[in-house]
Amino acid sequence: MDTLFDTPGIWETIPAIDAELRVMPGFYRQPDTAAFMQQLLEETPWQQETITLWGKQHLQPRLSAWYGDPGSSYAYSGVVLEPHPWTEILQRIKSDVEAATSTRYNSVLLNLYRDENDSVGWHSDAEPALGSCPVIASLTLGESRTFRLRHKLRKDLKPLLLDLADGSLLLMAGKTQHCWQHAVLKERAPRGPRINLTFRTIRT
Ligand SMILES: O=C(O)CCC(=O)C(=O)O
Ligand SMILES: [Fe+2]
Repeated sequence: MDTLFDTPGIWETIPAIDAELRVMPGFYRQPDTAAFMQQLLEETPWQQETITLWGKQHLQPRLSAWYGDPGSSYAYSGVVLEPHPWTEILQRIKSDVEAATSTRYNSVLLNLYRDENDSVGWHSDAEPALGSCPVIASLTLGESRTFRLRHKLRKDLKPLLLDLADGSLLLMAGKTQHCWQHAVLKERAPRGPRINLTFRTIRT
């Protein structure tokens, strides 16, 4: 029966207008996911960044860390993140994600949602340095949270809700960042920690 659980994950296409979305549940499984989670919790230099929105400073309601090739620095909302050099575990995850998505990445943003009060507000990853149709691969470890997507213009389209569970890999491509925003909002029910890794390609 063990072999059942060793089969590689299968891509599920999420049908959506103006977006290219695929999810692979079980891209990684226990006990790998728990080991990755623990190692990343311990070895990552987590920071709570300050962002400037409309001239006001805010502490982001989550911790983050930016890793990448030298030169892949990343600027958003008044923060410039210089990448930390790749670690062994992140290099390993990166090459697995590259193989599964047939895409190369030169950077990864790690987010740690410590509990149900941590969140990321509505945004799209549409910085010029990401290019016009970026491919972004997003790995979830730990507690599952609801990943929401809403179309920027088509108010007639329902928001999409994806339950990103431990070990799942989400791929966003095509016009997704152009036409949709996404968010992971605060929740009422208690939640344990979740780490999300978004692999990206910064044009340098
Ligand atoms: O935590 C997530 O699933 C999404 C994170 C995200 O949207 C981002 O880092 O840009
Ligand atoms: Fe994002």
